Amino acid sequence: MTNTPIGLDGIRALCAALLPGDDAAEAAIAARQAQLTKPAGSLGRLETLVGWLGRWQGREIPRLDTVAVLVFAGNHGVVARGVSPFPQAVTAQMVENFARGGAAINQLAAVAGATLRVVPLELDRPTADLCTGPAMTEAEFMAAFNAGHDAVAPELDLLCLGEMGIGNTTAGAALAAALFGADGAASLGAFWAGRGTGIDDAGLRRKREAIDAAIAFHGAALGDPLEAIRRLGGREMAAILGATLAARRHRVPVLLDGFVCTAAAAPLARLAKGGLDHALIAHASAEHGHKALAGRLGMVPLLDLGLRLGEASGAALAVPILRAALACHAGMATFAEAGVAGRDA
Ligand SMILES: Cc1cc2ncn([C@H]3O[C@H](COP(=O)(O)O)[C@@H](O)[C@H]3O)c2cc1C
Ligand SMILES: O=C(O)c1cccnc1
Repeated sequence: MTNTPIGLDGIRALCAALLPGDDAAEAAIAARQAQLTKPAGSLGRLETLVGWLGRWQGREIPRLDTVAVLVFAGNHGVVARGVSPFPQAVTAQMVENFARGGAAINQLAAVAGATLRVVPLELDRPTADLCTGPAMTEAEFMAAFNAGHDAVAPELDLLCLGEMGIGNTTAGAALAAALFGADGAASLGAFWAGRGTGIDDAGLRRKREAIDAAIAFHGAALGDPLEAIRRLGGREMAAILGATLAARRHRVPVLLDGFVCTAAAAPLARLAKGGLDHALIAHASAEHGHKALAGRLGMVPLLDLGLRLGEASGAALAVPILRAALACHAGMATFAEAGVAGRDA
């Protein structure tokens, strides 16, 4: 097992030593793509997706034999401020539903040909209210981060990440606000807050106010991306960050899910140049801030189907697209093999 980081400085040290991807594998994949019986570039993003998989797996012939979905669950003290229409108890109830196979992600993981593991993180101990103090102590943050880090099996071919936690679209929006600000907007809360599970107008106002209050309370401490997620995030978000870093160390490409999942992984992009290069945003969530967040990360989500669920649903949905890309790459004939005349022949 790769060493688990000790403390925030341990995470920083790992981020300073991230390995680059495999240029040679990606180049070999691009060279084969150029020989396949299709006009150059005509399979669009399917072509570059294979190169991305190969680059991060370190394989000229990428594989999708072992695909895992990891869903982390945590509870949020900020729920007491009326920022979600659902009660906090729904987090644990949904964890039971996942175990019985009754949630959307159970169906989508099966369609993706992926294993599903749900990791509840101290659901009976919600984080502290982020408006009036750090959501997590350093010890709490590290425990959750390392639970995520250690949940990633090194031999995976692909990892899909997701979350469950009532109130976490508020935490995600606060984290996005801390990491990326909002050029020119009067209020960070107004810029980043969305309706999550469907909060009404009064709830949306409370959510915006909570985000603005949190940013004002924590102030300059939020300049450090790890402090930002410790102070504003939740255990499931810390675990997603830990899993994303572990995946990079194990050469496992990652599919991020929607707004909350992307916000949770975002500190890695701030901690290391190219820190999220091994990750794709699988889909553009309908949650208000997600496209803005993707834009600030310089990432283009793969799908846009209007989902706003979480649970890794969008990440799992993208797996069949990757399988299709790989099937074309591996199975198509070259111009020479098929006796098809090339361009300008
Ligand atoms: C039944 C149910 C299933 C869910 N699955 C994911 N979420 C999603 O909604 C929650 C965040 O939205 P908010 O910030 O508005 O509470 C998270 O649990 C997220 O995973 C769900 C929410 C509910 C109610
Ligand atoms: O995009 C998300 O992550 C999301 C959207 C709504 C509710 N929960 C999560």
